[in-house]
Amino acid sequence: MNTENRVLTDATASSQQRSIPRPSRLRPPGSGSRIKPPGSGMRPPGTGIKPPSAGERPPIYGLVKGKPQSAGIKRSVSTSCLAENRSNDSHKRQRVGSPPGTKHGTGRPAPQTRHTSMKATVRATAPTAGKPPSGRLASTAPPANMGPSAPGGKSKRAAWDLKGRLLDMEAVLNANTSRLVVLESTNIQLEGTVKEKEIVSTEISLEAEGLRKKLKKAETELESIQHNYKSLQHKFHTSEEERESAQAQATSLRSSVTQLTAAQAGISVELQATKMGFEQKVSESQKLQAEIAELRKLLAEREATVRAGEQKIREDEAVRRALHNTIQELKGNIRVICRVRPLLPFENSNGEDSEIHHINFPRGDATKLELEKLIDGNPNESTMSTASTRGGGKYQFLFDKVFTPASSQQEVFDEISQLVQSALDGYNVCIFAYGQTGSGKTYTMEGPDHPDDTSVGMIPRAVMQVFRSAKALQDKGWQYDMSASFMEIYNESLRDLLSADGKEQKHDIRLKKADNDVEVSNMIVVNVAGEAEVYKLLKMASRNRVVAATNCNERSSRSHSVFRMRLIGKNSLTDESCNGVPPWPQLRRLKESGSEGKRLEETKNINKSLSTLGQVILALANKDTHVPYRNSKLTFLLQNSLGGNSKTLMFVNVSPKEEHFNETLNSLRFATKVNNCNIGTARKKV
Ligand SMILES: Nc1ncnc2c1ncn2[C@@H]1O[C@H](COP(=O)(O)OP(=O)(O)OP(=O)(O)O)[C@@H](O)[C@H]1O
Repeated sequence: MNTENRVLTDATASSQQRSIPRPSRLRPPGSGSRIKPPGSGMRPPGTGIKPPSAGERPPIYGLVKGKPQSAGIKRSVSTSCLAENRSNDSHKRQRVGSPPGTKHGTGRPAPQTRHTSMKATVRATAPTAGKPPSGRLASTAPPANMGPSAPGGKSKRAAWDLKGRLLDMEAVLNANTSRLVVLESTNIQLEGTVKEKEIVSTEISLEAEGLRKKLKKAETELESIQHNYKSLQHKFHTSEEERESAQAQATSLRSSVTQLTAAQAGISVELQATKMGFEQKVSESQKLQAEIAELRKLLAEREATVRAGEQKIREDEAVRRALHNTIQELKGNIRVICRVRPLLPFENSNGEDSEIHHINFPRGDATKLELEKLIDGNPNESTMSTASTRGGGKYQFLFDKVFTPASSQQEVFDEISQLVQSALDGYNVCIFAYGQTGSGKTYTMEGPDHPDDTSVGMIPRAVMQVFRSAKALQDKGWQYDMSASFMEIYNESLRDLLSADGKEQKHDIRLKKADNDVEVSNMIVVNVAGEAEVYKLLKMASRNRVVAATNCNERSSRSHSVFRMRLIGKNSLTDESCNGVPPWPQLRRLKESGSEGKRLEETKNINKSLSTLGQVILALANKDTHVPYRNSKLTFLLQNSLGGNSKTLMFVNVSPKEEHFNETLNSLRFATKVNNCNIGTARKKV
């Protein structure tokens, strides 16, 4: 901007300043009063003019005080410059904000610019030559009396030129004032601009705030979206995994489906085959059902036939029993079987042959036996070689059956088994063995000490038959209750051989009048359901039996033993019943010679039993009114088995030893006596 323009601008600014009084920002520190704009009159020094800084000369206020500038100059300049000024207003404002040659942003002209500006002002207001400048503008012109130019082109006033110097200072002050005005105007404009900017800024701030809020909202939304995104991503991953899993499953299922399809095809084929098979089976089943119906019809017919057959069997059984009994009757109710035992190994160990010379068994006749007395044991010299009658050298005996030493236990049992059957049919059956000690009674009745199937005796075999027959008879409606007792007659007193503790108890024999049955008090009666149980009882009895050594036999017994087995049968079909009690005693005849003291007493008692038995049998045979049953314990015990209501079998056991000839003869004579007895007809016990 040139000097004129600046002056006009200053004037305009001064007028503006007057109309809008504004506090100056360029007030000297500590002044407190405002600097009046040009045209408003200068104030006295100290009322608003900034004092000169140190080194500067103090201004001479008195010269310009109250003197206004030349109005004419100022006005003309102002008029000519208004248009330009107005047109350049924007440029001015721009230049005021940042004039060329000024330091940017400070608002102050650079030193060089200030200097130039001052020179220009002096040029514009230069007075005519020879005339001192009037007013402030005039005073700015360099006076003629200026000294040599100051460095930089400005001539320095002479020290005495106070006025000139004052004028210079005034010019400077004016320039500064103008500048101040311009600056204040600029300041006002800038403040306006600042205000505008502040408004804009506020608007921008509000906008920014709104935008921030929007941003925040957007951020929140973004966060939410991000969260949603993450969630969706997670869901996506999950879905992806599920999809993969489903895909795997689908693959597996596809494979399963393939397999199942294959299996289904197989099953379909199988099903078809099964269906066909089933249809075939149905057809077969229908055929079978028809057959079953036919078979049922046939079965019904057969059952009727069987029932008729069973009825026939029962009738036949009754006939058989009747016939069997008739046979037994024909054979006699007392039957005698003779058995000669073999020589024992130790009995012929002296080099003798094993033949028995004094006993003959006529060939072809199993009922006869001959006893021959040999002289010194020589078979060729018999004392009774021709005699076959009583009193002769040879004694012939006839029994129901004679068994040789070679006869087996089974052969003997076959002979007595029919009698055992009679016990099942309800008859009292008494089987007893009679003979001298060591003649084989125990062997025949029970078997050896350690029996096997071939050597087992008559009692176990009879028991076996009883149980087997009883089982077979179950089909015909028979049920049997079986019980057993085993007793011993020793020195005319009874002992229970089944007593486990071996305690002696008193036993009395009673005859029950109701059924004429013999009962022994305090005797153990054991119910038996099988053969094994009976064998156990036999062993127990064997242990309890009194065994005493005699000179006749190393295992001689000094007693009679009686085994009783009671069979009570009931037929549920025919309402029949039976009650058989077969006692199987072993009766001993003892040789009295050689026995003494207690042994002699035992022998006498045993033989007394046997002689009483003979008397009883004779009485029965003679049909005596009195039968001496009660003369011995043995006959009393066998009372029911020796009467007309029972079937009796007597074994007469014979020792093969020739030295026992006399005892053998006595036994055979007694047996013959028994065999000749007719003790009446046995009646079935019902
Ligand atoms: N038929 C037989 N076969 C083989 N050995 C027999 C036969 N009979 C008896 N014995 C044997 O003869 C011996 C005497 O027999 P057992 O003991 O049976 O006579 P016992 O008459 O009972 O004598 P006791 O009256 O003294 O008791 C025994 O060793 C026995 O094994």
